[in-house]
Amino acid sequence: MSQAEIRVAVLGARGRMGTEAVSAVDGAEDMELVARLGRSDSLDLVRESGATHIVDLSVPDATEENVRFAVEHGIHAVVGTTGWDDERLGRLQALLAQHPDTGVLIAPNFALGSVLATAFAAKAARYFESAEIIELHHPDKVDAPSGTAARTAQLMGRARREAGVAPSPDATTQDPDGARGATVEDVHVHAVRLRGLVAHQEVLLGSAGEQLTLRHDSFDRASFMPGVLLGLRTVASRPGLTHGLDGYLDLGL
Ligand SMILES: NC(=O)C1=CN([C@@H]2O[C@H](COP(=O)(O)OP(=O)(O)OC[C@H]3O[C@@H](n4cnc5c(N)ncnc54)[C@H](O)[C@@H]3O)[C@@H](O)[C@H]2O)C=CC1
Ligand SMILES: O=C(O)C1=N[C@H](C(=O)O)C[C@H](O)C1
Repeated sequence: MSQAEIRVAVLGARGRMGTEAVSAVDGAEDMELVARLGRSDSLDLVRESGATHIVDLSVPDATEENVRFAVEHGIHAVVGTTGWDDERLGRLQALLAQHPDTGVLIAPNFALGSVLATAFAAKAARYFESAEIIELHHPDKVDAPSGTAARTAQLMGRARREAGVAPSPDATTQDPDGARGATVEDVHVHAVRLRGLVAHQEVLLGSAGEQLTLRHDSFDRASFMPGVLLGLRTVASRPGLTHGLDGYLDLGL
């Protein structure tokens, strides 16, 4: 049997997303699952397995080291793990400059509906006086706000600033318990953690007398798998850093 061109090591393979990704890669005819790594496995297993690609679905504390290892060994990386702030992205870009044939996709969300909702929100943000985000997740999530909400707020805030739109009006002067939530690029972000939820987000845009709500729901982690597979099939042909699955889609926005 000839070897598949896409030989995949899954990092975080025993987690909620990792388990799902292992099944998705295993079921893809053009891919071979060559390694499954957990918290206590050595990254050397990735190299020894002959992996051409990693999928990182681990934890924010581990993801940068995992991706650095892959890039240093010329292995393409598809990354769903959160925690990629500007500082980390900057270090990754500097590393990729030394490995110009290697591709990395940092995808805050692999679900197509979520990618579209974020793109629509970024497009719409400049046209409304007020803009806020509510993200809602399962209570086992370790980070808040979610990576998707942080990225959505960043893109919305940037678009509003570039268009010369003032921050959302807010007369609050008394908020000892932080009820107004986090502020990312001048956009307030509220995080709900509730048993029964998977991953959900609402972007609220308001002006006098009207509201636009953009809501996306992932009811099942199966929603993320087409994006993971698209990332794996595309990343080698896109050397350097791509931030967001929209970089691989022709959204025409
Ligand atoms: N981009 C996307 O579409 C999505 C991203 N996520 C993100 O993916 C990450 C994982 O989420 P879940 O699967 O829900 O978490 P989880 O806690 O179920 O799984 C994480 C797994 O990583 C393992 N791990 C810890 N350190 C590791 C290391 N150094 N190397 C390899 N594995 C290690 C843990 O033991 C655990 O099994 C989170 O950052 C989450 O926000 C989750 C869902 C969708
Ligand atoms: O931890 C999760 O579950 C999710 N994490 C990602 C995030 O933080 O945005 C993607 C999705 O929201 C699910």
